[in-house]
Amino acid sequence: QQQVHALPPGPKGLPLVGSVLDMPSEQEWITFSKWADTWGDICSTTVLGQPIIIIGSAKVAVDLLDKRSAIYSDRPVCMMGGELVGWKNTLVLLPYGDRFRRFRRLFHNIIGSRSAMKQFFPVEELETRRFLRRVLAKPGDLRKHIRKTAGAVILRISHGYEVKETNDPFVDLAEQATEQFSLSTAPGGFMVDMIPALCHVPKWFPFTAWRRKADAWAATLNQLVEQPYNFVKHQMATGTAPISFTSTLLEPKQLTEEEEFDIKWSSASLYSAGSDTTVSAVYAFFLAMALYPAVQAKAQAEIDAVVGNDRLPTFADREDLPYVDALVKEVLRWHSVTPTGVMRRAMREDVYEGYLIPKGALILTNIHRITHDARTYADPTTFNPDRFIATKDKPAEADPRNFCWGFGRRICPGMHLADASLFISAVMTLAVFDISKCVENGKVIVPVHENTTGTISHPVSFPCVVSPRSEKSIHLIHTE
Ligand code: HEM
Repeated sequence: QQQVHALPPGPKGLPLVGSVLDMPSEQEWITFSKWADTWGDICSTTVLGQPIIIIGSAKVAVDLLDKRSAIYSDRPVCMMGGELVGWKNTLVLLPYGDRFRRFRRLFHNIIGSRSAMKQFFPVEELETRRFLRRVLAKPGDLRKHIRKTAGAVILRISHGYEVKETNDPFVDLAEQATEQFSLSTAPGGFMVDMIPALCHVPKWFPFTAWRRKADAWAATLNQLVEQPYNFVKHQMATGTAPISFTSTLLEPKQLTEEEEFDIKWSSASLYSAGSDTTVSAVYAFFLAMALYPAVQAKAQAEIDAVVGNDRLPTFADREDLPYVDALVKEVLRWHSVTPTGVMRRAMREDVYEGYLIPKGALILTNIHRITHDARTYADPTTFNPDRFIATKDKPAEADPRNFCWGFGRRICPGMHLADASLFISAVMTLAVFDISKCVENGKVIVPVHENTTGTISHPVSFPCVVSPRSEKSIHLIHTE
């Protein structure tokens, strides 16, 4: 006789509508962590008949998303962000299938390994030196400078485009589009994701401002795809295109419509997924340094001892800087850039530890819980890079890079790029700047570490002071 399995435990909600009222619309990972504390590392809920499975530990994530990747590598149809705005054609929302595999291959060839990334180290170093100069000139615009640098690195790699010093149109466009991506794909953000039939409601109907928003956001995305692509084509026609992801793929032959589509959207995928995520991580680095001056001093002492004060650090120094390396890991653990990952969809029915996971179930991974799990990390809310340095009394704690990029076949393809960008930003900044808390009217303002809501989550804006460490630092920033 066939055994009947039940869904994993979780809040049951109301008849018919299920947990519609329990579903958090803000900082959902906090509610999901509370559910996991009550119900366990795999729990579930049902919203309007749609089962949602929430993974709350690394073990369950690896068991399902990695070891059973043939079942769990699809993305759900996302009505607002995917269908109406159009993000479904970028890698992050592509359904599992041939186009997905082609895009992954293109990504892999260009930035898919540490060694492939090396070709972009000079670009990363050059753009980070420019970042130091901008911060020195206008430290109050820190966040703007971080965004410009992330955009500059990715645009060089994706389209061979060198950003303008002020008001760069592509950086501004990427900022708008990625913010709209985050809002339009956040779980629970729009009713149409729960009731897809709403997309047939005419646009003139009352209460359909969201529909007009979708049209406006689709126009932004279209510009993001077309404009940098046309820039490369124009440069190639005039023989002035530098090597980039797009120019390399456009090079060889007459392209079919499908090939052209793949190139356009895969390079836009790189550029749209790569900028906002890096901004969040680098901004979190500054927050951690303002909050933890002893960590900052220890990292600076290591850099001074290994690199000295006569030059800026480079990627070549990384292996001699174990504490800075640990600090990079700790930023990725402490601040969740993608607290609930990116949703998956079960491609067929499955049973895990006696629980039913129905075909079509949505799967969420609470990455924030995994990287703040007290079973893996001692005192998890404290920023402490030493946790990753083994001593004779205790082994190093788990590398968060095993978790923060997601799992299995859809693991973040930009992880080596993100890791490199964070390292070079942190090490060059620490070499020449001190980061400290603001003092206003004699009172020290202690920043708070809070995450914004959205698929890509940023530290909530905070004040801090960034000042050069010495005259020599100023000289280095200007001359290197
Ligand atoms: C600190 C920075 C970053 C973090 C924490 C991060 C994290 C993630 C996570 C958790 C996923 C979902 C994986 C899954 O479903 O299991 C993802 C997907 C993705 N990431 Fe990243 N990412 C970062 C930076 C980047 C960068 C720099 C790029 C591009 C250059 C990038 C490109 C992508 C793309 C295209 C996907 C979708 C992959 C797919 O659906 O197959 N990411 N990332």
